Amino acid sequence: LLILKSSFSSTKSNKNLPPSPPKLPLIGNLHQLGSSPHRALQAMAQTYGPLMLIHLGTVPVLVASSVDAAKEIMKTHDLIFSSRPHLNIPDKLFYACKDIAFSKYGEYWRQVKSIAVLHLLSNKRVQSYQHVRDDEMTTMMEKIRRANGSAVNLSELFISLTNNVVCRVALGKAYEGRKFKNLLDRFMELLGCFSVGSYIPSLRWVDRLSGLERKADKVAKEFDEFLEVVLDEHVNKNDTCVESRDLVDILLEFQRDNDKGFRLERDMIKALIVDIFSAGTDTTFTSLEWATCELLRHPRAMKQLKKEVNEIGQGRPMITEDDLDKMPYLKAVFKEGLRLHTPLPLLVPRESTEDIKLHGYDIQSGTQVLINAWAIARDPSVWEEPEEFRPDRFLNSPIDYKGFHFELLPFGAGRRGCPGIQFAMVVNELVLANLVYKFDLALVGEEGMDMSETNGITVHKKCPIVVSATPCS
Ligand code: HEM
Repeated sequence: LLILKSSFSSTKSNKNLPPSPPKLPLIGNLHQLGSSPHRALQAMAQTYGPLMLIHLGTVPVLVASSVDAAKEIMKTHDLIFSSRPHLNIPDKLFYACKDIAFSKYGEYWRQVKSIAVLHLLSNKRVQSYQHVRDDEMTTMMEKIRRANGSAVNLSELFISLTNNVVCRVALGKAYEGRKFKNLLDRFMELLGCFSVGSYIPSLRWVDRLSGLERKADKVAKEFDEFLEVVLDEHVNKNDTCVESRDLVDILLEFQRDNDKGFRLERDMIKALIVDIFSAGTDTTFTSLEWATCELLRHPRAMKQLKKEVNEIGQGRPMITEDDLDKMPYLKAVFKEGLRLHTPLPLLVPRESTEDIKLHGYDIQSGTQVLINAWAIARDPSVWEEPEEFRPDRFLNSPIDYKGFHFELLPFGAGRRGCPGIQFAMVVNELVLANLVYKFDLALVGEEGMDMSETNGITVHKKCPIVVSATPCS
């Protein structure tokens, strides 16, 4: 009883901590997160405010749920909040967090992030893979055309397209076999799993007993064997054509040149490639799927987009990447899709590296931080009719998703912001523009669209989008 009493009573320290919901011994507030943590945290913030301190197991977690709170963390004090917490499963999957997304803030992260920003994902590099996107988009359109008006599973086609684009850009060829797809699925599932040991270190044995750690070791080993073969093939290949270089070639070249005083070890290269897969495929396909789904539910928006693509396409066989910048409504559709269906609703957890005062509250060094970007994007004090899909709201608005407008944060912001925005959005825009340009789509076999979400780090649509597609005359 004494232990319980001390857990429920507020802290005795003279620190001014943010408001906290009552917690249980050992598990803290874990039991309150349910299957949809972003929704549960949004509801809690209505009682405890936009900056609240919860406890996941024994770990203190600061949750930000307003534009101001997010801005304080990701802009004003970005440096102090630029680290990542240590999490057991990513540690196994990303070569002891030698990747970008999960590595702690410091010199190593700075070096690998700058390799990604300047060499792997720069605008110029992304443009150089236009032929890959064109190929995959054309193949997908052809598959839809061949279905000849019968039911087509668009979600499956989107997954396969994004996987192929990422594989070809990163590894030089598509790996379409069931085995590779299954490996990627298991990898993503593990990333979304809750590891007890990460939040209650004394109960790490639960992860061993439940088989979670064994599963993570197995997937990490299988991915490593796959990447070893890929690296060997790249080291031994004779083709030195600059145009056909993929991301593995570029990383190996970087390793060979090594004139910047930073040695890129083999494990680091593998960790960076795993990052591109895990950060790049699921998120990209999810945002394409949700935008398409909302268009299918909103015929007026679909009609307006069709009008725009037809005006730009003018009867040419397809919409090209050069056309995309002339399509404000297409861009507005994606912004609105990302607003309502933020693929990573809580972004990627951060960790503070110094004691700091935030909105008058004392935040201790080592506090984990979650930004509820999903809740901010539906905040009625910021957005008019926030639950409605209304792309027009972006037509005369400067708000963008690149990390400068804290009301719309699907890619995060600041030092830790996503370096893959261009990579993801050009493929998404190209596919959706052509889909709408070439076909009239109608939902198959459903009264209305099922909007249920999956649980996990990325929030997908639970049921696939199945349509019949009639070629436009
Ligand atoms: C629609 C697609 C995507 C979404 C919604 C998305 C979202 C995000 C978010 C929310 C973060 C964390 C930001 C933060 O902590 O402030 C992130 C980080 C990251 N993303 Fe993306 N991403 C997408 C596509 C991509 C692609 C295509 C790639 C690479 C090919 C990529 C690579 C990364 C990497 C490496 C990081 C870690 C950055 C760091 O920790 O410094 N992402 N992304």
